[in-house]
Amino acid sequence: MIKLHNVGKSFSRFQAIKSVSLTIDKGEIYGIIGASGAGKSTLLRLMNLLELPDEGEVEVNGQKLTNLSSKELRQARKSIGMIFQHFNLVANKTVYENVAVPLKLANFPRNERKSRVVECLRFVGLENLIDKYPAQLSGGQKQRVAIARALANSPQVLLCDEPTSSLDPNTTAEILEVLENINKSLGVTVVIVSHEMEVIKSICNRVTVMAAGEIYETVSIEPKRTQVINNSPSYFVEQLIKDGEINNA
Ligand SMILES: Nc1ncnc2c1ncn2[C@@H]1O[C@H](COP(=O)(O)OP(=O)(O)OP(=O)(O)O)[C@@H](O)[C@H]1O
Repeated sequence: MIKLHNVGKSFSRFQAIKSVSLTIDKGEIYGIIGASGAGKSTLLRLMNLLELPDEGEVEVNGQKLTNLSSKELRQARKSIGMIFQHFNLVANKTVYENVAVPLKLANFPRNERKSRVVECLRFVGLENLIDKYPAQLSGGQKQRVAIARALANSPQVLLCDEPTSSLDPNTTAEILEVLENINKSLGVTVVIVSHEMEVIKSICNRVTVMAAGEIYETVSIEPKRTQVINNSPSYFVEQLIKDGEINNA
């Protein structure tokens, strides 16, 4: 589903990602964890070419994104949704208009847009807030709108960059449930970047631990709700071993 092959990315002379290779299978909920500055967000943004790699190949849904023209890339990106820590909603557009944006950009048939927007908002439980503006919503509601927007074009992959890092624990649990539901009922492959171990352990079936732009380790885990707080890469792995959750990936 997603394949990175020897992908590298530098900012000026700083090597943020150092020749990383990984494969994420269809239907997975895949976590990327590590300390601040480890390269997690950059790695995620390389998966839809929001960051262009200096070297290596990126393949999603059997298409080598790194070989596509910009027009072909725009088309391919329709099947890759993305959500962010700070939601990135358009402040002067209503909930409805925010979710409709990607449909307009994709030339989705005009007469089917409304029902598609409502369907997406219903999926995240927000169809009653359709005429509100982002400023009138809670953080959790804003993230639900962002998720509905990411789902509008029926993506096969959903990339989530710190999706719960601005939310309280209860709202975090609700958003994780929505993401799990998207994976289970829509069959969407979900990739989650987080620095919070408990988020990753809650729903991911596999996790890559990043450190200094490289993969420190990739392990399989049994998703379950727990609470662990620490930031060193080795600690992430030690916790998984201690809990008997590692099967070498
Ligand atoms: N556009 C950019 N220009 C310059 N340096 C960048 C850019 N984006 C990322 N970096 C640097 O690359 C490194 C990795 O950044 P990245 O955001 O991927 O890390 P991260 O693991 O997601 O960290 P955090 O958890 O703090 O978001 C950091 O040192 C960061 O400063």
